[in-house]
Amino acid sequence: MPPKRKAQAALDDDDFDEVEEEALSDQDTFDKLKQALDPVAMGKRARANHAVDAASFLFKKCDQWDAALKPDHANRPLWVDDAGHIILESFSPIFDEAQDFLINIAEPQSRVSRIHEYTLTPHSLFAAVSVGHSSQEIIDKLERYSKTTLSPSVLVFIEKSTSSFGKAKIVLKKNMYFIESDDASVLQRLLRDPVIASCRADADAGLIQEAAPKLGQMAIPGTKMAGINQPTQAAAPPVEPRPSDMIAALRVDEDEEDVAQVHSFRIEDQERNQVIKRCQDIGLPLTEEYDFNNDFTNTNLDIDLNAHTQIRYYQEKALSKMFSNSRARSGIIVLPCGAGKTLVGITAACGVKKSIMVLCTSAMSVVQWRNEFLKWSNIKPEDIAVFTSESKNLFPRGAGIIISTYTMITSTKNRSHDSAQVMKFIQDREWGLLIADEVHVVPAAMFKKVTYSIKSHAKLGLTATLLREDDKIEDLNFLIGPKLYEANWQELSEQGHIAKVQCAEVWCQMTPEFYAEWLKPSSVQKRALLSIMNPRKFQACQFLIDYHERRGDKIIVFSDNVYALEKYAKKLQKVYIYGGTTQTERLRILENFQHNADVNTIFLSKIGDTSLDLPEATCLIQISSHYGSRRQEAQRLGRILRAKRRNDEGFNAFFYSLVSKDTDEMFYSSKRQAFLVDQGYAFKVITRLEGLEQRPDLAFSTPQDRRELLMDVLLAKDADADEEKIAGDMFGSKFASTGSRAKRKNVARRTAGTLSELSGGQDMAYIEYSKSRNKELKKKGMKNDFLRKLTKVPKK
Ligand SMILES: Nc1ncnc2c1ncn2[C@@H]1O[C@H](COP(=O)(O)OP(=O)(O)OP(=O)(O)O)[C@@H](O)[C@H]1O
Repeated sequence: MPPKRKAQAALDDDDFDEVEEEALSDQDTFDKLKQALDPVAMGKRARANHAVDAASFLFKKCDQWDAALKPDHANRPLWVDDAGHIILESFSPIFDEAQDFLINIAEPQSRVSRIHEYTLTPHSLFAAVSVGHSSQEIIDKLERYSKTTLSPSVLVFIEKSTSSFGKAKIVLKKNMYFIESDDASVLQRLLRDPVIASCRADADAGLIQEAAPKLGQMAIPGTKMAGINQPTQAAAPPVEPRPSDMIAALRVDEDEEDVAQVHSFRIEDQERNQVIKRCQDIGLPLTEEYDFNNDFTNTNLDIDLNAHTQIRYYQEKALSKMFSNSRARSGIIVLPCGAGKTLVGITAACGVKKSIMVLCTSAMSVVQWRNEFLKWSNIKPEDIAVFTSESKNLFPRGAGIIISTYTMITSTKNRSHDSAQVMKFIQDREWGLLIADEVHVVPAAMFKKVTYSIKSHAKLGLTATLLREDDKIEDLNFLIGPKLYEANWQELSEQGHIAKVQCAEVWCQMTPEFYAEWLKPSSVQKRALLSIMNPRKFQACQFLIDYHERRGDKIIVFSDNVYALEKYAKKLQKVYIYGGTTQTERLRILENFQHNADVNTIFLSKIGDTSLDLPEATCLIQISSHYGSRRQEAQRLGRILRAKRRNDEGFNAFFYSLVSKDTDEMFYSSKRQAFLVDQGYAFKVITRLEGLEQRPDLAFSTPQDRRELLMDVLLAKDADADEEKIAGDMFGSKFASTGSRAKRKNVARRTAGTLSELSGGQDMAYIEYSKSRNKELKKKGMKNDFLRKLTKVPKK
């Protein structure tokens, strides 16, 4: 049976309305499949159908496709079900090549130690085609790696998702947006759509027809990148000198008759996002690629990476996704905190070599980005302008870099004269590349304004996590572009690029008097306060601080709740910082934490979740956290991923969450861990801290002390349990990291353990491995070869 017929047969199940096989058009099939493969909708349908338990719906679709195992299935690493969910065995000998392939074509869902999960989505398949995979290649490779024959519905889904890709694109010409295609009928089809037609700027005109720009051959080099587990990419072919303009003009005359034609229509600037979204919705997604080598209109920017700058293999891999085919394609690169997103952005800027706009979330990050540009590239300081409330300069030459914040670009109220001048300068020109830092935190509405004000040929979004508790993350697909690359956190930590972290949840029994109060009907706030102030939790915190200080760790204790923060810190005689601490005091405390051997623990409210660069910190203890925020959990972990000591022999960073047993904290804690669990972190549960009871100086050790504490808590106002409200930047640029990027779903995995197991001895083997890996990487000497590849002019 041909795939389409088979797929239609496969559609005939209770997830769908009855479908008349013959009457179903390709578009119908695609729409149905798209709808059917949507995991959220599948979950809803299954629940509506009274699935046996909360997880049954996950397996339901698999039953529909009972393909037999291939005889050599043991040698193949993938299970692909008929809903496009893929399971990869990480213990397979060909895991590395299968992973590299899957990263290109599917969305990583979860990468725990032995089993990785991916999902095929239209976005991931569009991205796959855009980096050079044909639909046949995707199908052939999936089939090769799969233990069973691929299901017809998966084949149709891949074919349909990829076949419409690349038929039309959005281009920027003379500061105006055009939808362009070499096939006029594609544009006519788009214009028949009322939404797209209403966005047209030249409604009365016909299609514009002109000679296609004479481009280099579309030599898509595929997706094999130089990397640690792969052979280094073959040397780039010798760069051909570009013909002089005169010769080019002569050639155009000679070839006049064969000149390929492109057709286009103009759209209103402010409708750009709507058109892109609509085209995606109707299955004709627009590509946005910038052929920077052949842009002779915009002035070149004099920028290159410094000779000493060596980008890491995963930074190169990420950039290769953006720059295959000698063009810059818009999209998002996801790397963990501390993995070097800034250098990825800078390398992209060096590749494009046109005017660059960088947008950050805070003025501190602006300063940091500027410093990093100066550190890693040869850009002249005067070519980097900064646009913040304190500084409004412009670059003097035809091309340059402006670094600003989202707020500066989007706020419209009471602009000063200087600010209005800079905005006009920004709006009146074309930008080669827009780098959007921490893109997951930017509200969609704000980003829409950004794309209206800044006309850029390509956009690069950088983030540590595409996680939002609302579902707004989908918007980034049309506002910026598809996700081009997402790094594997565990792989980077095994290679020493980010710290290896041991995570633990410490279960603290409530004391009888606190639990008796907790059980009484009282406000949510009071209960929350009772859980946080549980004396046994306090003792666990005291014990862990002491344990880690003696090991030579520097510790950050996090508490969202300021009441608890003050109580804990004062009782333990430690310094603390919260929203109300003055800037001078904050800097003094942080300086001491970094350089004073007597200050090894600081308490931080949630102002320390983000934008804080303290590479000395090696241990985090969370005593109170904001409900189930997976993003906050990832952000907090990010504070120790950059630990300076990460490559020391036997080094481990530690992340503890103290949880009061049998309270709401247990539920929220496992929810918070879901994202990190998906990244392969295992949370050990510690139910008993060895040696705690024997400590003579334990706080709240007498019933009298505990009763007094309870009285304090009962007398506290409900407002004391509220979360801290914070506005604006927190720290001076000295301590600001560029990042607060954070991210996704599931239920946490827990294993039982003891504190001594966590102390790092069993990880010696890993550290040895990590060291040799780093040496290997150094030897490889990837010194800017990548940039040379990017800037090479394609053969004519
Ligand atoms: N290729 C590299 N070679 C040497 N150092 C690097 C490289 N890439 C990044 N770094 C360093 O790693 C550190 C972290 O980089 P960066 O601040 O860009 O991380 P990030 O991904 O933005 O993290 P966060 O999300 O926490 O801000 C910086 O000190 C940076 O200089």
